[in-house]
Amino acid sequence: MDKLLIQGGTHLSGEIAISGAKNAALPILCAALLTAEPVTFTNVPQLKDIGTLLELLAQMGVKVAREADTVTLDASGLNNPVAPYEMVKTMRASILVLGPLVARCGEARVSLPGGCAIGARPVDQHIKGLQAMGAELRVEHGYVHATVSRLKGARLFTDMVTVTGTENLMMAATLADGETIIENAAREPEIVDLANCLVAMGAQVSGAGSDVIRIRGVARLHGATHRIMPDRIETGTYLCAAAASGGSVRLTGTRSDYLDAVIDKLTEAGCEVVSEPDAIRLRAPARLNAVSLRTAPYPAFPTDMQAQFMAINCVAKGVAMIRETIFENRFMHAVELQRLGADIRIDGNTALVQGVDRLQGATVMATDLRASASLVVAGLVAEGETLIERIYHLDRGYEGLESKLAALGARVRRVK
Ligand SMILES: CC(=O)N[C@H]1[C@@H](OP(=O)(O)OP(=O)(O)OC[C@H]2O[C@@H](n3ccc(=O)[nH]c3=O)[C@H](O)[C@@H]2O)O[C@H](CO)[C@@H](O)[C@@H]1O
Ligand SMILES: C=C(OP(=O)(O)O)C(=O)O
Repeated sequence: MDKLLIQGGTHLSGEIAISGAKNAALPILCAALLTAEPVTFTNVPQLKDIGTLLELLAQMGVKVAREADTVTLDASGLNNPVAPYEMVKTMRASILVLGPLVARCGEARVSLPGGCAIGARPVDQHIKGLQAMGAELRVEHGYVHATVSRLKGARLFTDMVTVTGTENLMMAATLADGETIIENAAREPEIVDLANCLVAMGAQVSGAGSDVIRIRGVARLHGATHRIMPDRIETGTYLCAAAASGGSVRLTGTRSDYLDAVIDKLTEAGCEVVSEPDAIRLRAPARLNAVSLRTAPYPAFPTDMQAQFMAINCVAKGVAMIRETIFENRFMHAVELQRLGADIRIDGNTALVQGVDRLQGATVMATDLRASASLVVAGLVAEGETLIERIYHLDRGYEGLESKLAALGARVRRVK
């Protein structure tokens, strides 16, 4: 199993390009299931999760053509609306095929994703919403079985703000009979990107980016071309790595307006952050100030950046209080950061981080995607060598991690 070996202590400097967003690409690729015409996507990141989704779509009968960052999907031959456990278990976002399959085929058999390191992550809201639209859904032997002749527009209200839940229901509603209103909708930029793609395919969607989304169903969608938005979490991760290392970087192909809450905290920590039309520059002070934060749905501070900020607080001046309100088990990185010498106390959903003068390299284990990213940030500032095990988590979400870090001067290499 691959590991990442980091020699800490380099101030990151230079320029790298940010990739397309994993969390936008995954739902948007699933949207191709909604039409019998080919859809072309550009700026698709080369990630393990994208490969898994493309395999899943291919076994459903979708023709997949991929060249560099361009993917064309042709779902005219869609004949097997099934997502088997073996594929779904490696990637929770596979549940995003459910809405499109029910809408287009009138049937689907999709494995329940099951729990994962960061929390239970049930999909009851996806199921409840599709039932409200007239689908028959039952869960048997770990699979959601869904049937309907044609979905009907409905007024939907989710118990909590759910990103993939909103995406699944929005996609399903595009082919429903009549109008669907999703209240308490997630407002993440990835929802807006998906809505833009659906509109390009002929869907009638309005309100994406607000908490009420209206979708007027149409008889069919058509082919389109769509460019995937930049990855705001990859962007934020490199900003954190540069900030912690006392460096100065420019990230291109990305946008700061998706990252207001993150940039606000980096500024509070003492960094100078400059936004350009398609790039972000960051210059870090010699030592950061500790910054407290609380995760919440967009536009508040993203849970997917919580671990990276815990890492920077480990070496900052002062004490930070970090409150995680989205996932019930998203502090797995704290124990590993402690192995590097961090001073962290956990009480329920709150972590108290007392900055220390230095971290020391050690062997640590990656437990989930962003936990792994936090260990990379910490390893870059730790004295000596840090060996991160189980980096397959990083391959799910960071395209070309070692080469991008190396381009910024970091001493990192993948070892067997
Ligand atoms: C592929 C993708 O886009 N993943 C992102 C998405 O995950 P994902 O869409 O899975 O996360 P949700 O927004 O659905 O989860 C929010 C909370 O709602 C709960 N919940 C959700 C649905 C449901 O039916 N029942 C239920 O109880 C979850 O357990 C969690 O506590 O949003 C998360 C929150 O920003 C991010 O961390 C993930 O990176
Ligand atoms: C939790 C994440 O992803 P997923 O929902 O795909 O597990 C993430 O991107 O941090």
